[in-house]
Amino acid sequence: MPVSAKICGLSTPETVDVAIRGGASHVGFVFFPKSPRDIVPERAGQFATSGHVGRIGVFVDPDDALLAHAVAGARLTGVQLHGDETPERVAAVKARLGVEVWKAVPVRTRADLDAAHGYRGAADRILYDAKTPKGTLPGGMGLRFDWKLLDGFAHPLPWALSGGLDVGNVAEAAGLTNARLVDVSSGVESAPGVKDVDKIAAFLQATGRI
Ligand SMILES: O=C(O)c1ccccc1N[C@@H]1O[C@H](COP(=O)(O)O)[C@@H](O)[C@H]1O
Repeated sequence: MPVSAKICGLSTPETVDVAIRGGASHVGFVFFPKSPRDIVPERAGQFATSGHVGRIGVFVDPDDALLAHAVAGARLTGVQLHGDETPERVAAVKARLGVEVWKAVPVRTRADLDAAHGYRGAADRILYDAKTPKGTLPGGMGLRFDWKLLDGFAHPLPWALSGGLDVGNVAEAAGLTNARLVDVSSGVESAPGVKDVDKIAAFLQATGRI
């Protein structure tokens, strides 16, 4: 089965287009003012995507007003909660919005994976990402975790792999973890927040070959 890819942190029509043409299954938009990829919902809403491509909004401990505004304005099909959202909060977001909900689980040690179990029945998908240093962004830092930690882990939900992926390591990462969906942001940039169309195309070609 081929590996699908989400290209995250997009903020221009050109980069959205190259992601779609390259076969991305999902595109991602970040709604977090501290991020260099932060975008206003109405701008993201102007970017055209094919019907089969998921439009995922990335949030960090958002309130209900931001979620509702972004889902409508950016025409999101799903939200990725990348903060300290509890299972109860994730379930409430899902019930309120009625869109797909992904929960990011930060990973440094094997014990960190256990948090995923708490989201069974609340989230639709777990996104394993590298735990970032305190005081930095909770994601989008280009940091990876030890992929071997996922070896033998009984995943409670559909899941995706993220954190420090790029064209040079995505095949190894997918091979080691058996991920069927990968998520990249920094690895397809020329500078923080600046997406590179050639890197996006190369990343998608690489995932297509796995
Ligand atoms: O991209 C961001 O700026 C961001 C901000 C806050 C939370 C999550 C963010 N991005 C997500 O982080 C992972 C990993 O990114 P990277 O490939 O290591 O740069 C990815 O899922 C992004 O969606």
